Amino acid sequence: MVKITDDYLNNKKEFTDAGIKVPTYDIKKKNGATKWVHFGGGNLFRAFHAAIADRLLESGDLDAGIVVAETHDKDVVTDAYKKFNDRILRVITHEDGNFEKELFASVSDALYFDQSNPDGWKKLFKIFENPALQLATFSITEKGYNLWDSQGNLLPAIEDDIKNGPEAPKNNMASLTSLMFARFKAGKYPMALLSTDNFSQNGEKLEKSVLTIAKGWEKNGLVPSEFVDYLQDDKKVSFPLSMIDRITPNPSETVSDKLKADGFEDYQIFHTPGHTNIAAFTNTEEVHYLVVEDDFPNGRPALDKAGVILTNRDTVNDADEMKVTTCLNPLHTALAVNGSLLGFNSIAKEVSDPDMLNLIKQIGYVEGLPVVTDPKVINPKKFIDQLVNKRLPNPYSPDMPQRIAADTSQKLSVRYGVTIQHYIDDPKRDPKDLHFIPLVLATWCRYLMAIDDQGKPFEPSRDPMLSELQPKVADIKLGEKTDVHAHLKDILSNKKIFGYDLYEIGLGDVVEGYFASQISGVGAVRKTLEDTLSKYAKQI
Ligand SMILES: NC(=O)c1ccc[n+]([C@@H]2O[C@H](COP(=O)([O-])OP(=O)(O)OC[C@H]3O[C@@H](n4cnc5c(N)ncnc54)[C@H](O)[C@@H]3O)[C@@H](O)[C@H]2O)c1
Ligand SMILES: O=P(O)(O)OC[C@@H](O)[C@@H](O)[C@H](O)[C@H](O)CO
Repeated sequence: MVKITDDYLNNKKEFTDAGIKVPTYDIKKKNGATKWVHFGGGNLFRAFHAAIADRLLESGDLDAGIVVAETHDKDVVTDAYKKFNDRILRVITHEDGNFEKELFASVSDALYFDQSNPDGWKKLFKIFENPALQLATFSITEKGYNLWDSQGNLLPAIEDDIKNGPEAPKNNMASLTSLMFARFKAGKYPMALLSTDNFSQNGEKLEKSVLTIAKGWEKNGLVPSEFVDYLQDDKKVSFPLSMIDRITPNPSETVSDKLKADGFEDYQIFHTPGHTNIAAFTNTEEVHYLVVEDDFPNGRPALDKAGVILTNRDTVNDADEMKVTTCLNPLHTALAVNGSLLGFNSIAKEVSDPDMLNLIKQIGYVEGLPVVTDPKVINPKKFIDQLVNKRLPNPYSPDMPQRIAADTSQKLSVRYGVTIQHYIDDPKRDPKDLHFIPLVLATWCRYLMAIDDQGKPFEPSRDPMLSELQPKVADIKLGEKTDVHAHLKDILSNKKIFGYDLYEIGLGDVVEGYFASQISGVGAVRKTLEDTLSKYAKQI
């Protein structure tokens, strides 16, 4: 059996016998100053960013590895990095059943960045004080950027951080701002802060969070106004937009079993107390896109040589809108909530169900595609074709509706709100022309009941708003007479969730109607879907 920590340079055969491709570089000899820090060393980073760095280390375009900083889950550092000498085994699960295995040694260090870990804390400050640093990338989930509660007030922990200043931050955005303050003090060195999380204008959101903290500190006399100027000076600090796409499921038992059978010893999967699912390996798909605004004030690695599309801000924004708000993620969320209610635990199986496939095609081709701006760098129609014909049906992709359903309350305004806005803005359209998007919004409300379509309880995926929202629908019983409006009005009018008060744009009643039908008895979620498809579905 080969271990991930074995010497891949001198004992390459051990790895190739297990079907694993290995690097030709020794990361210890790539000892230039750190150019690239990544926050959030979860599965997407391990499958995608680490691969980009690997290619550039191989080609000689990068002379130092990435330093991974975890601000949220310290067990990720111990269980997925340190235990394995920071190496990663990436498995691409091709649709013909080939599992392509490759070892990456492109992470030079991983650390828990929190005041409770003084070593990691000091190390990262040193890196940020070094002029060589060019970029920090982020994949920390949507909620990792958030500073506000559902009423738009700053969270108490953020208020504390703003009161306490750059010396003792606790929240990750405040800690990042503190790192930037250290960089400012060291010499006002430039760099890019690049969000690669899944939401529209991700760079703007990162900028807003950092600036909110910095301005709070300035107001309290804890930092000079020049620090805020530095963060707002395009030539010093940039917050590029990005669109990232690679379906990267949590590490799966099927892949783990296959690795074990192939002679790879580190096949175990860890479920950390902080709820990250991680392993020495990561499983992902072959298709991938990363489109990045080319705005790096301190230069950048040759990302283009590793397949990254570098372009202008508008093009990235269009590509991101195309993927996140129209052609992929809305379809994903539709599969997530329906799949959880209808008893699916595999996306590939779910899309083999003709109703489910038809539902996502209606959302993608019929409701979304006509209002999407063509980003030109990727053709939107071909993108949906590839998604529904190749990516989602891949029987070897271990993706699950339950993974995608996590944090749905944080995603709805992005995944559906932008399309709804196009229907509001266009005088020839009306949000009431939409049928399948409101059906999904109703299905999410039905999902909050945590009772599946067979009337059995299920455990919803983690979501920061569950405790606030579930009590609103908790007393509804399938098949019993219910005042739907009384139950849903607070949810459907919450602008933080949908981006709108759905009643104000004429969709509140439509969603209520679908929901009333979905709670009319056992099997009513499926029946409502079938009825809606037979009434409104267009031929594709
Ligand atoms: N997995 C995919 O298919 C995929 C594809 C494109 C984009 N993304 C984006 O990447 C993000 C991460 O996906 P993943 O597959 O790596 O997930 P993951 O669960 O494997 O890892 C999540 C990472 O985010 C960190 N994190 C979680 N909550 C946080 C918080 N509140 N503050 C700071 N850090 C936090 C975790 O510690 C971990 O490092 C997604 O939320 C999405 O925005 C994922
Ligand atoms: O990662 P999230 O939680 O924002 O969303 C779940 C999935 O929709 C997402 O991870 C997709 O797999 C990804 O956007 C594909 O590129």
